[in-house]
Amino acid sequence: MFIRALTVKKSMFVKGGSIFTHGCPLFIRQKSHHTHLWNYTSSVPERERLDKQKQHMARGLPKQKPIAGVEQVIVVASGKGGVGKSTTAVNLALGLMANDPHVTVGLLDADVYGPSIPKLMNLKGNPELTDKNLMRPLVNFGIPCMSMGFLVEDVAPIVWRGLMVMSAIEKLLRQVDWGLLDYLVVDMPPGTGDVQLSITQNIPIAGAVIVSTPQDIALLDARRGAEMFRKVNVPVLGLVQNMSVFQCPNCHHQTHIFGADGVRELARNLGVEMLGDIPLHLNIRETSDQGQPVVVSSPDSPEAEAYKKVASAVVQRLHKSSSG
Ligand SMILES: Nc1ncnc2c1ncn2[C@@H]1O[C@H](COP(=O)(O)OP(=O)(O)OP(=O)(O)O)[C@@H](O)[C@H]1O
Repeated sequence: MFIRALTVKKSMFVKGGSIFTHGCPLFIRQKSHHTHLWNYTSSVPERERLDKQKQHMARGLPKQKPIAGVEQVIVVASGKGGVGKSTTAVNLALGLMANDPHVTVGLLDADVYGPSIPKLMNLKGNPELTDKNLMRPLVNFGIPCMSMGFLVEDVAPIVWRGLMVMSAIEKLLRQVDWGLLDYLVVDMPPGTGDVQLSITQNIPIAGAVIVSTPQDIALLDARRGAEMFRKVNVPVLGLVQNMSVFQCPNCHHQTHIFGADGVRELARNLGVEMLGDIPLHLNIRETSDQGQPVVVSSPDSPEAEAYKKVASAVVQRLHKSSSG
């Protein structure tokens, strides 16, 4: 039995290391995917994908399998916890849609130990199962979301052995019916451990966005994150500098609490792009806590504009990297 301490919802029970919900095994039984989804044609040139696959396998890494129905996967990562990665992932996903209402965007919370997407996206409940035994994402603000937080109690400590975590990640990647998505934004767990590696090795990733504050200790970890992605052949789309400047709402004096330009400098050192600069702002914290992300609750505010800029920089970089 892999589970040490995990409280599951009433409708679930744990048996032989698998989690069952509504009487259906979520985490063990591997069902075949929708054939029509696998046949979905990607606009990323096939040859480029195959080249990447070849390079990947030449390095002795496992064969990557696309997520059914998903055209491009964007991972949002940080070396260090608490730097605003989840807030950025949510507002990036919403920013992609705000910039182009025709695109379809999904959000996957891969932070299995500390899932925060349910709170940030104001979502609660168990995903229903389709007739193919796939989990149906919960939807808010037009974005389908999937998170371990929908499968365990809010306050349950998630204390899993490595294998159980891998199994959970595998099922979050493979047993969700996303429909057809242009972009799947993945909120990664902080750091550069097994979970991050396993995700990068199992699915083709169009690019990684790395979030950091301009503080030395966060920058060091952000550099490690960028280097990990490079090692496993994932293009680093660029860095987002978060909480760089605080403007006093009364006197408008600006303070660089965590430093001014550390992330910009790191981007220069690494030879990657700076995708944007998000201020430290009360509106971002408050709207996040209320489950009303700033891009939807104050779409015209400078804070929301900053996230939308990041979203358009990401799309530009994706175009650049797919056109060579
Ligand atoms: N630019 C910002 N201005 C104000 N508050 C922010 C900003 N970015 C993030 N926060 C707040 O900082 C806290 C941490 O943010 P968040 O949960 O996104 O970080 P994280 O890197 O995903 O953390 P973890 O690694 O623990 O999941 C949250 O309370 C969030 O509302």
